[in-house]
Amino acid sequence: MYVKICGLSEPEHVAAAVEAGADAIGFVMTRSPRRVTPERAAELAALVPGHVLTVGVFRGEDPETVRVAALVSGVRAVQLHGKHPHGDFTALKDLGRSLVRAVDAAADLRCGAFDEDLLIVDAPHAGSGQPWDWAAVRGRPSGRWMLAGGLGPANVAEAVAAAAPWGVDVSSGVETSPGVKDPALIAAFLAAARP
Ligand SMILES: O=C(O)c1ccccc1N[C@@H]1O[C@H](COP(=O)(O)O)[C@@H](O)[C@H]1O
Repeated sequence: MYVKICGLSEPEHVAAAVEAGADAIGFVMTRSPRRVTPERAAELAALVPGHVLTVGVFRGEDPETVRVAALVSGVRAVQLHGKHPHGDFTALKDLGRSLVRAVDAAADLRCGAFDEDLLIVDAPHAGSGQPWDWAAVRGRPSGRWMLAGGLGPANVAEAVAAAAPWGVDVSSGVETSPGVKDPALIAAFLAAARP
């Protein structure tokens, strides 16, 4: 089970996610309580070993803004969250970063349909921590796709059983309050996602 821990903003929480065995770590560079500047993301990304994917998360920014932020931060993947058109992915293809498309269940759920490398199927309101009907997408996405939206240590096993994703992605569910990660919850999430 591939696991991404998203919305990190402190070095100790990056260390906790790496130590717990995360496959990917996300830095939110768009409007959010978890927002970090590209310069801060660069400091945090420098702490991440090469086997862990660093992901810059964006929503609604134009491709040029995303490109600059990705280059400044040095993240190895770019996640475009929400209603980004296919052209935004095409415009970023030459960036040389993995592309991640994050959408809700009403979108095209074929990984690769927008030339992306990874797909995330999320709740309608990203980063809200609200669980949704994970079972409704079972069998619909194709390719390498992660389930997100309202996951946490207590329900990730249930969500995986319901939707059968390739991976899982979490932000709110490993926090004590919006934007404040908890190392114990991060470790508990990894353990529960990979029983
Ligand atoms: O985490 C955010 O604040 C965020 C803001 C804008 C776009 C995406 C965001 N995060 C993504 O939301 C899901 C996790 O949601 P949850 O908090 O666990 O319910 C995940 O895909 C994050 O990358």
